[in-house]
Amino acid sequence: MPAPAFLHSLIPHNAPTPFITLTYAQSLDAKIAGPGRRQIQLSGEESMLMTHWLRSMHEGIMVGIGTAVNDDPRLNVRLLPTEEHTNTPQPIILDPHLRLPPSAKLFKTLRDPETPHAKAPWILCRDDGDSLFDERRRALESVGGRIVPVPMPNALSTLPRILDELGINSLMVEGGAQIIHQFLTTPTSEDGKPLVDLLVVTVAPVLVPDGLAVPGGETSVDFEHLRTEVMGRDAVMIFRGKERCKGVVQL
Ligand SMILES: NC(=O)C1=CN([C@@H]2O[C@H](COP(=O)(O)OP(=O)(O)OC[C@H]3O[C@@H](n4cnc5c(N)ncnc54)[C@H](OP(=O)(O)O)[C@@H]3O)[C@@H](O)[C@H]2O)C=CC1
Ligand SMILES: Nc1nc(O)c(N)c(N[C@@H]2O[C@H](COP(=O)(O)O)[C@@H](O)[C@H]2O)n1
Repeated sequence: MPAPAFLHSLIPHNAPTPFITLTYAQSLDAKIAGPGRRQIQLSGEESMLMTHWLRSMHEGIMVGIGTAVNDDPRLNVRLLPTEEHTNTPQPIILDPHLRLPPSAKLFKTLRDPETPHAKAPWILCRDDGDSLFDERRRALESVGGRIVPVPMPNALSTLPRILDELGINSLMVEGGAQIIHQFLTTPTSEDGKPLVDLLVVTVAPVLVPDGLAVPGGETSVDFEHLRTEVMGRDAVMIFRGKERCKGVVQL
């Protein structure tokens, strides 16, 4: 099945760089995980496939270390027919204290013949780590990880510059709760530009009592609704960041 047509115009060639897409799936009662942070499948088959197409349209894909430890994700595009997609995004983990275990699936996929295009994760960590860091760093490097020390806190406001330095022109941010909250409430990068260019939220028609919600707070990004697409049983809502993408991202 080819990519849904509406996805093609979401990241146009003249889009600002680095272009940042924030995306996640939530239940009708705004939960992104089950009780005790348990990972749950919220997206149905159609919207999950759409998410993989969206992944393939970005140069990088990022999650916070809470998600990497809790969900042990692969962050690849394995649902897409190999002959139809051309790009596997670069996995990037925001991991200040190098908590990512060397046994993570992100490393196992590097040795799996079924995922020949897997890319070794880049791990953004504090640039002022102690000697314990050296040990963790060596362990992660020995399984293929690339350690990228960055100034923290304020990692989010400096992210566009860091991505620029790393040569990543487009980034899909998938979560989790803390990271989504910060992207929605951190108004600008250090150059005063809004952080999020595109917001894609899959809403699944289920309730998750006692589940994990994204922490509340004023959303400071000025979003404009572009389109809502019904995919199977889910509604996929697409917004553009008003300031940076006005006249650029159109549907
Ligand atoms: N439904 C969906 O679409 C998704 C759901 N999820 C769910 O989300 C949950 C995980 O969320 P959560 O536990 O909040 O974890 P996150 O993935 O949001 O990671 C949080 C961690 O990231 C680090 N961090 C946070 N902010 C910053 C920053 N500004 N700069 C640098 N590092 C930072 C901290 O690490 P440290 O503590 O080491 O300092 C923090 O503990 C899981 O239950 C998962 O299933 C996740 C993704 C998508
Ligand atoms: N789009 C979407 N729908 C859901 O129902 C989800 N639970 C998630 N979760 C995100 O996907 C990651 C798992 O990735 P892999 O399948 O292992 O590649 C998970 O960590 C969340 O970021 N997303």
